[in-house]
Amino acid sequence: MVRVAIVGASGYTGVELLRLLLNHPRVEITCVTSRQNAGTPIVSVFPSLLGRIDLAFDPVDLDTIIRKSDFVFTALPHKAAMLVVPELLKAGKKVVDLSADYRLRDVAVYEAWYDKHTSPELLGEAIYGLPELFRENIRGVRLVANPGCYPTSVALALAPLLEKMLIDPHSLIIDSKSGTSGAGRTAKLGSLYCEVNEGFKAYGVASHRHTPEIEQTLGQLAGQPVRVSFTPHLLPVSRGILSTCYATLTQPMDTAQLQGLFARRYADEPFVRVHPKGELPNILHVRGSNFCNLGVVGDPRTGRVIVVSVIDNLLKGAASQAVQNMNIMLDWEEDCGLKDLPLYP
Ligand SMILES: NC(=O)C1=CN([C@@H]2O[C@H](COP(=O)(O)OP(=O)(O)OC[C@H]3O[C@@H](n4cnc5c(N)ncnc54)[C@H](OP(=O)(O)O)[C@@H]3O)[C@@H](O)[C@H]2O)C=CC1
Ligand SMILES: CC(=O)N[C@@H](CCC(=O)OP(=O)(O)O)C(=O)O
Repeated sequence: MVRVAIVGASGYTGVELLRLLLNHPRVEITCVTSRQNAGTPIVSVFPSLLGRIDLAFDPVDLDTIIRKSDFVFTALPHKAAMLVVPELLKAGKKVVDLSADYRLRDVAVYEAWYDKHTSPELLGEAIYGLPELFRENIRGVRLVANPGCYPTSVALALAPLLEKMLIDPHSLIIDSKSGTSGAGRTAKLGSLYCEVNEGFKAYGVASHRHTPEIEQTLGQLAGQPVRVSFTPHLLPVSRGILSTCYATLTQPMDTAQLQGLFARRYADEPFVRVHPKGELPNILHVRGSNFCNLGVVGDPRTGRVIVVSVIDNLLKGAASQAVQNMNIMLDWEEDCGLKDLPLYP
């Protein structure tokens, strides 16, 4: 059994990692951290895990994490993750970092959208962990940057088209909607029930920090710089992301041809499902799972293609994708511990 630590285990992605890893046959959870809950039994904070785990939270103490674990998931906010990841690597640990700290390759881009980076030397080494696009790069490495939730939904939606340059890379408009758990478990005014329930709003218009991450991946697929218009929205549901992506086709293609292209591209992917022609995804159909569902439509009137993509932001957008990455890093079956179907309704 590989001994696993979850650093930042009292958050929403942390508790999802706990749930998934408790059912993973090849790992043992040996260390979980929280500053505010240090010393408290995990089940007191998360009664959903009653009877399944006896550990108490440790403080975020590097010596303890290093002593107790071989493999570490860092589920900390950006800027906090980069304070622990370099030391974990120096101690010989393998790390999947769920934050944004190691996703961008260019330190200048990170510092323009985030803040000063304290370990830029690791940006060239970290592998962007989107298995369906970069699987071979992930095998055996020691540091994987787990992709952001919005960027995961968008990259999987547009990859089949950009890989074959079937769309104009300057024409991309992305309209995404996320459930409130995307904002994390830390109390914030904007996440209060009365602020979110019955409401629906755009935020971060033309300024969201996932824009450069989306552009980095799409640019890599297109082989040229890509600029996107990306608008996230906040949905009054706990979890789920639906991204609607619009692009101008470089050659006429109808819905049947587009659906065939997507179905072939993802035919061997266990976690990407392409809807038949005429059907479109719903966040309800991926809730609680590692799936991404895609639906594609050609619009001959405008010459555009519209791709609709859904994921669970806490799972394929974070925790289960992180487990998928661990499985690939350690050369295990990719779906180990990830076989659960979505919850419905
Ligand atoms: N929520 C989502 O849908 C997604 C989240 N992510 C990313 O994953 C990471 C975790 O997100 P999420 O679980 O939602 O966040 P939460 O706010 O729910 O949890 C954050 C965790 O980190 C701990 N923490 C907070 N600040 C610090 C700090 N300065 N030093 C050490 N520990 C700290 C918190 O516990 P305590 O304060 O007790 O220490 C808590 O355990 C973030 O980087 C987030 O952006 C990525 C994709 C999707
Ligand atoms: C609804 C909501 O607030 N979503 C978050 C994004 C989710 C996330 O955690 O993204 P990172 O992994 O890049 O930090 C936001 O817009 O900032």
